[in-house]
Amino acid sequence: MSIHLNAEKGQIAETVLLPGDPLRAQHIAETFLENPVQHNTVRGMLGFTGTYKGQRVSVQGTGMGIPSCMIYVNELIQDYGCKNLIRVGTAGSYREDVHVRDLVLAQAACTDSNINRVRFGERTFAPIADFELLMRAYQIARERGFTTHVGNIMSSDTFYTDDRTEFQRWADYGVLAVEMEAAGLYTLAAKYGVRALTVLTISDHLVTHEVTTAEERQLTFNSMIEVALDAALGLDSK
Ligand SMILES: O=P(O)(O)O[C@H]1O[C@H](CO)[C@@H](O)[C@H]1O
Ligand SMILES: O=c1cc[nH]c(=O)[nH]1
Repeated sequence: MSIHLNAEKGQIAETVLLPGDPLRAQHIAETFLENPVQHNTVRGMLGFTGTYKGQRVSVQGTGMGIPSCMIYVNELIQDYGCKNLIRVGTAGSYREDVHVRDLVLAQAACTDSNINRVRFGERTFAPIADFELLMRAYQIARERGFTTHVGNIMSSDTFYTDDRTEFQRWADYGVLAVEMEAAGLYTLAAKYGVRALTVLTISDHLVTHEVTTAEERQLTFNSMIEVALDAALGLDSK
């Protein structure tokens, strides 16, 4: 057991999918995993472990935002020995050519969070995805015909911003979309030498203002789950 997870040692698999929404974790377990067993109940942050195509896989909710996500990622790595961490989340598009329901594979993540100023002072750390996971995910997404973008994203500490045009600065520099966790995940993966990737589905659009419903975000973004699960199949430990 760790402070925020009450799974037994060995109960969580080396490969873990990480949705922000704990109910999406339950949906993933019920839809994609064989014989899923709930491994966490603490704070209602649901986590399950089962098998996918014969390989043990876990799915663990992280909550919203870098601080919450980093608590779970720290404990998964340090207390449970997890090696392949794949966030499966929703994001807001910054660009007209990145549409609602498209997939985004986060090759790197900018952030307005202070997490890495605390670590690195005035120097800037560049949080990046694991190349092998990224390459596998991209190939799988392309083979299945999912509209998929690969590039930089923004991990923001704020969902509601005072300046609703501020995102344009990031879009001008090629940043595709905004979410709230990947930079923290990638930083910890670098620190502990494990693999990490963030696979996102665009749920709303900062330019066109198109949105999806909470039910759709919880229950229907299955393409990114397939991509994440298949990308991790048969991976060696790093
Ligand atoms: O759908 P999830 O994985 O929660 O991700 C996105 O949705 C939440 C905001 O609504 C933030 O956690 C953001 O990163
Ligand atoms: O963090 C997020 C997630 C989805 N949509 C947004 O606008 N922001």
